Amino acid sequence: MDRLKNTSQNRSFGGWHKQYTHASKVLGCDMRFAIYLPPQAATQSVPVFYWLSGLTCTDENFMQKAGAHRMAAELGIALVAPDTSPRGEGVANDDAYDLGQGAGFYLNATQAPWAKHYQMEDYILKELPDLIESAFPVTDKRAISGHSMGGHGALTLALKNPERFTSVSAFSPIVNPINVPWGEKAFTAYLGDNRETWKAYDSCELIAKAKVHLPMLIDQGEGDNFLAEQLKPESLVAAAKEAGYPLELRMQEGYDHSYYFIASFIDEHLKFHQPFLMAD
Ligand SMILES: N[C@@H](CCC(=O)N[C@@H](CSC=O)C(=O)NCC(=O)O)C(=O)O
Repeated sequence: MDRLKNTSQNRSFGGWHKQYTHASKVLGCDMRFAIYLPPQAATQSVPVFYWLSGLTCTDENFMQKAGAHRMAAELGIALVAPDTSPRGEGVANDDAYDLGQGAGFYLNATQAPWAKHYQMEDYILKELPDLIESAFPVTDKRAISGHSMGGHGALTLALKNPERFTSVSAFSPIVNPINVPWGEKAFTAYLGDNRETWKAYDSCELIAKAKVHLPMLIDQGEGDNFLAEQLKPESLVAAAKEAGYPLELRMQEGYDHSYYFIASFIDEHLKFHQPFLMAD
């Protein structure tokens, strides 16, 4: 517990929203995350829904804008929202919004100057859950979800590590980063010029090889201004169909890329995950 420092707490729907900082060994910097503990956590261990946010976000975007606390309290699910990259003065950065701090892409960078701190895959997969499960009244049942860059993170982590998660969902995910501008820019910087190495972080590539099928739900707004150039969910649907991987993609008329979209459907995502999180 002494590794964790509580920096804020607010009562919410009978439970608690809290922010913490801790020294991350994996990332080599101080990190902040937020946790929502539902009322049930006062008397029993509850399962955890991990939320990975998109470009430019911190732990606060989801906790403040998604409106997820009410349903998490009703269902007895803890919410954990990490930051989207390593942070700090000594951490490499870029002036652009889609590279560097706030844009970690949930991968382990191999290239200088990024590799020293940008090890978000290991952080999200192991260091953070270990910390959460040792410090809070939670079980080791984990669902994962996210938005845009975070949807990419949720899908790739779950596809590569199905034993770690009960289920996966995403809002407007970047499903084929190796073939879209956001991904090409970030992967060139973090992983280098060899495009073969990029495939380890591409949902379309990973779903084709997946041996274990997790319950998977994706919501995508039809009015999303990033849909045609950056997101291309039809590529994942085609790869899933080819591989026989069951995937539900729901195209939602008129919705854009914002947290208004996420807030509109987050309850359905929590209800989607709940039976898998609660199963023995
Ligand atoms: N140019 C914009 C882009 C930032 C943006 O739209 N970020 C999204 C995620 S996009 C994919 O990962 C987001 O969630 N923003 C935070 C929010 O609270 O809406 C810009 O720099 O604003």
